[in-house]
Amino acid sequence: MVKAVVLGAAGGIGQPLSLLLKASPLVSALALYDIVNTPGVAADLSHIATPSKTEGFLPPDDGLAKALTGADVVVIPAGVPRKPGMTRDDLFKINAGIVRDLATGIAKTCPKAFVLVISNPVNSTVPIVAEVLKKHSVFDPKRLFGVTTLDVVRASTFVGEITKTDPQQVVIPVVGGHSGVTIVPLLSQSSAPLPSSFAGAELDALIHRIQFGGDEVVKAKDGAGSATLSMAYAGAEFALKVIRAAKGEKGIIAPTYVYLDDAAKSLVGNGVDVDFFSTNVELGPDGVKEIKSLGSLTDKEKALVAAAIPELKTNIEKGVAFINAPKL
Ligand SMILES: NC(=O)C1=CN([C@@H]2O[C@H](COP(=O)(O)OP(=O)(O)OC[C@H]3O[C@@H](n4cnc5c(N)ncnc54)[C@H](O)[C@@H]3O)[C@@H](O)[C@H]2O)C=CC1
Ligand SMILES: O=C([O-])CC(=O)C(=O)O
Repeated sequence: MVKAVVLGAAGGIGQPLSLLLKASPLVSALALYDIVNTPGVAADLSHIATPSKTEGFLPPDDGLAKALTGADVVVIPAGVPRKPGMTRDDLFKINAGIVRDLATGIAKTCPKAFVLVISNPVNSTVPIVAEVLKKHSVFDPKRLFGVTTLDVVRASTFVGEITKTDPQQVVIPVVGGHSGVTIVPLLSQSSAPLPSSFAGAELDALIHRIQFGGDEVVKAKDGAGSATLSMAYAGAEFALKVIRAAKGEKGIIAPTYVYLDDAAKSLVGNGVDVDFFSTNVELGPDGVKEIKSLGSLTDKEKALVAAAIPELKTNIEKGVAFINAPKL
């Protein structure tokens, strides 16, 4: 029995993500929460002939608590998306409060659920969730994940094109965070190696495309939002990995933005001294089973990791301060 909950389920990501979760036989109950439209989305999905029972909830009558009751996995794509010219950090003003309130609901109703945060800016929203859970004395760092899978999916797609390899077979760790220079693809570890001639400006352009893939979609959508369908694909892929590992499947490893204690920091190495960082993580029945080291990096990759740290620190501090700053 696995109950999955989507918070922000009526949105551009929420709807196709809910569809993919409804399509999976691994999910036995699916609760959809949003401030609008979830009864319709749930009624629509409920006609799909898969085992999960689908229900929609709105804020009145304790809808959030009802949706979250008994949750095993909570995926959060609630909040506003970017428009051209905005950074992910520009979304903080609105999304920080949305994520704080949803995290409070999780802390009160389903503190043992796995929490998967999609809402941007992920570098800050994950620390926000952690601080809320800490305030309720229910923070378990093994159960909180920032979803950076779309960066991994993009890296696989772009490298698959270059190496003429099936992109589904291309495995590339993308580490760091989820915005611009904090996104660090470890291309030297690609399962489909780039040709040795692929260097200099060509390599720089590929790294830039992975780091700023989100901007490509924001620009193409021209004011109508950011990536939704590819994010739903990536979010479902990661959520189903968490569920498969929870059910006992072994050897599932994926990059995800997680809390690092001091031991994990020294394991990750390479000067990573931030409290949250995306790195390869082995998933297990209780969530994070083992945080993996970054492995051996090229000089270029070391420089990219170093360049990611200052922005990550600022983003993390901003999230932590949002919850802990004294109210005036
Ligand atoms: N982690 C990642 O890789 C990615 C993250 N994102 C982020 O995901 C978020 C959602 O993006 P879209 O689905 O395109 O936006 P959207 O605007 O289409 O959908 C957001 C949904 O959240 C709902 N919502 C707003 N306040 C809420 C609240 N208090 N409780 C519950 N639901 C609430 C809205 O009603 C709406 O249905 C954005 O912050 C976006 O930047 C987008 C793409 C990739
Ligand atoms: O670019 C955005 O704002 C949405 C996002 O996080 C992505 O597509 O990676």
